[in-house]
Amino acid sequence: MWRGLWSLVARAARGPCRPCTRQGSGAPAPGSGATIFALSSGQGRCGIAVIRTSGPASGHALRSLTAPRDLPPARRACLRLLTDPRSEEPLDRALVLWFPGPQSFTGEDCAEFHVHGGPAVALAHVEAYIDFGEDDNLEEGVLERADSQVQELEVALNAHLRDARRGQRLRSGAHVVVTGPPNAGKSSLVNLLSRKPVSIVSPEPGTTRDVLETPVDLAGFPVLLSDTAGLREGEGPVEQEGVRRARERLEQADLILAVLDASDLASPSSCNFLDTVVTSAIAQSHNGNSQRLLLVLNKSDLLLAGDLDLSPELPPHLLLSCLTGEGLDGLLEALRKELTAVCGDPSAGPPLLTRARHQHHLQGCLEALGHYKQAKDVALAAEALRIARGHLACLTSGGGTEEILDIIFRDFCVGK
Ligand SMILES: Nc1nc2c(ncn2[C@@H]2O[C@H](COP(=O)(O)OP(=O)(O)OP(=O)(O)O)[C@@H](O)[C@H]2O)c(=O)[nH]1
Ligand SMILES: [K+]
Ligand SMILES: [Mg+2]
Repeated sequence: MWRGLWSLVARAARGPCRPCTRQGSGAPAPGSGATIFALSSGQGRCGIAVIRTSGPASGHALRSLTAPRDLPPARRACLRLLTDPRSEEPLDRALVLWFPGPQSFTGEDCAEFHVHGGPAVALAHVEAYIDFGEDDNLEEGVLERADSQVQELEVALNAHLRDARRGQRLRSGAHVVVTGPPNAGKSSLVNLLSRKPVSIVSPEPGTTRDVLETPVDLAGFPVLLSDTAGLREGEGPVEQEGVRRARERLEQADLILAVLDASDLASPSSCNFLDTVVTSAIAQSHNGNSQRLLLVLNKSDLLLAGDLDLSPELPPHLLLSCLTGEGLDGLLEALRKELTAVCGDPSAGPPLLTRARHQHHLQGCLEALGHYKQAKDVALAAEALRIARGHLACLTSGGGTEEILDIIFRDFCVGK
């Protein structure tokens, strides 16, 4: 039904008048000699869609669609069978109204078609038909171009979705977990970085049991900093539970701050920590695992000059003294680099997704584009694009249908 109507109005208007155009797509004002048409029942699911035309071709459109009957009496709703003027295929039984100008909304001849079908069925044919041109004889490659535009969109969406975690880290804070053997100075480091006494510090190994999480701004990035129990067998069930939670939190870390006592590197607990946590984290990061690690050798103030018996195999590390603050600037600079890699540099590159809502709509858009590619029928393809457009519009709060769908369908226009 749409094809007949739109093509008819388009064909009729294409004579002495200016080409017909859909209202809302930069259409000329009524009275300019063109015939305009639009869905006047608005967007949204509905059983009946009202299509209104205004301009000198309105009468012609009405006659052609309701042939062989003549124009209905002015301003009276009449039930008519609508048929496709070329194939005479019955399209719909619909109410039609005729408003001869100047007694009409626009002062011009107007016609209304109250037809069945929600916007998805009414408008997709419209979009496809108008943009596909009168005889559906598409220019070569037009459909492929639309498909390739959809493909480009899919690539961009997938790239954003891959980055989604970074955006969320930027928004809710990257998880930085401080870990190491007992008494390495983990809690001292957490208090130093958060500039407040978050954790209890004591010479007693096994002081920290629970995971203590505190939001801080580190080198300009929002971070969730977690202090954890010293990793060892654990004396008693409470400390063992603390160690279990520490290991669990470690797995969720975006960045691991591994702390060792620089004056105690040869101890079994330091060696064991290096061989397990540090070495495996570094190995995984080389295999593309996104988790990153910074090794901090704390208590450097206890080292005498040249006393640092650092075996050459020791991974890249930073020297620090939580007691004197020596090495803190170097650590903050290293943290800035790591966090830029973890969260993305908000000032550069494409906008990062920071909210789950963003991710939801991008995912929804991607799925709709998948349905577009599988759709065999133009109307269903247009509906899939409309759903995709809806998701994007929720993110861009842009104009929605006309804007985005036209971008994809604009190339379907034939010879206008
Ligand atoms: N000399 C010196 N002592 C430090 C330094 N950092 C921490 N300490 C001391 O080392 C002891 C342990 O510090 P904590 O911060 O409690 O160590 P921890 O790793 O949190 O210990 P657990 O929670 O028991 O695993 C405390 O007596 C601290 O004062 C440092 O840079 N230099
Ligand atoms: K301690
Ligand atoms: Mg502690």
